[in-house]
This record gives sequence, structure tokens and C-alpha cells, in this order.
Amino acid sequence: MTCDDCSNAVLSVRGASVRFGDFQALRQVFLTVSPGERVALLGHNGAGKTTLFKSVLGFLGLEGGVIDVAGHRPGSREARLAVSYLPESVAFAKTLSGIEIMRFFARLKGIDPREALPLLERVGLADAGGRRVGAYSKGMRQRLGLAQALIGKPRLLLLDEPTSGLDPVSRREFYEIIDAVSAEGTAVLLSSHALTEVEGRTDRIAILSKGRLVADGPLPALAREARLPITVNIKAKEGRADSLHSRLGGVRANGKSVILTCQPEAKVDLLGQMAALGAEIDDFDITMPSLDDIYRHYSLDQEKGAQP
Ligand SMILES: Nc1ncnc2c1ncn2[C@@H]1O[C@H](COP(=O)(O)OP(=O)(O)OP(=O)(O)O)[C@@H](O)[C@H]1O
Repeated sequence: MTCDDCSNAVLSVRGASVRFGDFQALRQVFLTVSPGERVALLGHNGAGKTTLFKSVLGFLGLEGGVIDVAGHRPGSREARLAVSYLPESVAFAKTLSGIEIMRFFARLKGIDPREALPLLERVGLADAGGRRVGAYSKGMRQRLGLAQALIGKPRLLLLDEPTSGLDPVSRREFYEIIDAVSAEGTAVLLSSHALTEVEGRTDRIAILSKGRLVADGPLPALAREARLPITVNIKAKEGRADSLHSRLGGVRANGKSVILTCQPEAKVDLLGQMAALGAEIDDFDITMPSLDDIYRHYSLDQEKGAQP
């Protein structure tokens, strides 16, 4: 990937490599995130998502490549002011209240605590702000974590699997807050294991596999590029399955059906052939590649061709 739009990017990762001893955790990763953009970083366990976050935060040094956060080196004062991080397992002092936690983090960031407290309302914790965090549910702790990350209006928000362990309603509400924050111009990079969860909630998908960035683009473009086959399940009229099978090919199933697969661009031709055999067909279903198929294609299949 080139970096034509890096000048506008809040996050610009160019050829970043990270090594732990003999282990190569990131391999020449290129990634940009622009203001207001929501990018999902997907990958299996150990793919390198947290390593990339830690590199952006300046906690890890690079073996090679360059990272800029709002035009500054990770870990510099300017970069630290521009970026906020919500770790996967957020832990707060259980005896403190939500309000006390927010005051504490505001002071750490050099922000007037009074500016931070309205964020509790933004994440739906206004009524619970005076309660001990030890009595919060997992969803409430995640919301508090997000409120803490939003202190000081960061230009870049890094969220490491922010919705793991949340129920579907809490997830939806969490993403609604992310939507609102990104609409105000904050760039969001969030990691997840699930393509289905981030579909429709992010503008771009980036997939890491064994430290390599193997896909980066809007989901429809990735689906097109993957060229995964479409499956057509044709139910034959009584006694016509053999005839359909011999003329269309494919695989016989349960005595009555013929299953065909074709590339997306061959779909119209196949439908034409089926129309000519309409008298022998009782019904049919077309199944497009699922989101999980697309994710598997990039995260697993491309590994096979990768260099060790
Ligand atoms: N400090 C470290 N020393 C040695 N190896 C490490 C260190 N930190 C991470 N790794 C290794 O680097 C690889 C990437 O780890 P990382 O935590 O970035 O993965 P991840 O994609 O965030 O995984 P998960 O989804 O499980 O959180 C893993 O194989 C991990 O064991």
C-alpha cells in the first residue's frame, strides 16, 4: 500500500515491524486512519493486534518502519495528548466511585476534572457515577473505560476488543457512542475477533494474520476482491435430479437436489442455464459468501502463501 493520504491521517503506520527475540510479531505493517474514520482491526489470537496498539502508544519500539500519531512519534508528549487507549481488560480501583475514577484520570491527563465528569452522562453512567466501581457490571466498567478514554477529546481512540463479554444491547449502545465520537472527528481504531460484529459499524476493515496486514479496505471491496464462490442449491422436480445433474454438473444431495458453485461473474450465465431447464426445477436458493467466509479467506487462506 502506498501512503498518498498520510498527510491527512491521524495515524500513519508505514512498514512497522516488531520483534520479540526470535519471534516476529509485526511484519512491515502499513495502515492509516483519518479523522472521523472508524477502522476495525481483525485477527485471530496472537495475530499482532495488541502489539500494534502498544507500538502506536509508544510502549514498544519498532524493529523497522515508522509510526506517526497526529504527525508525532509514538510516546512523545504531543502523541500522548492525541491518543487514548481502552485496553481489553480494563481494571479500576474497586473502592472508588465512577466520579472519583474520572477525576483521577483527568488529573493524570492534565485536564480540569470538571470537564471530564459530563462524559459519564455521555456513556450512560450519570446515575451510577457516585457508586463504587466494584459494584458495576462488566458493561458499566467498559462504559467507564470508554469515558476515561474520551477525557481530553483524543484525536485517535484505540479500543482493544472493547465489546468482548458485553451482551448484544450493551454492544449496540457502545457502538452508538463510538459513532457519535467519530462523527465529531475522532479517528477510531478498534480490534475485534468478529467480522459480523463490526460490519456496518466501521468504515474499513484491516485484517492482521501472523503479524502481516493481509487485507485493508471497505467490506464490499474486500468481498469482491476475495472472489469467493456463490452456492446455488437446486431442488429438482420428482425424478428429474439425475437429468439436472448431468446437464448442469455440480454435486447431488439428499436424492432431490443438485448443488452448484460458481464465481460471482458466472452467476448470470448459470441462471440462464437454469431458466432453460425450468421445467425440471422445483425451487432453488442462492447463498452468497458469509462474512465469516470472507474473514477466513483473508486470515487463513493467505497465511498458506505467506513466507515464514
Ligand atoms: N512481550 C512479549 N514477548 C514475547 N512475545 C510477545 C510479547 N507480547 C506479545 N507477544 C507475542 O506476539 C504475538 C502477538 O501478540 P498480540 O498480543 O499482539 O496478539 P493479539 O492479536 O492482540 O491477540 P489476542 O486476540 O489474543 O489479544 C503473540 O504470539 C504473542 O505471544
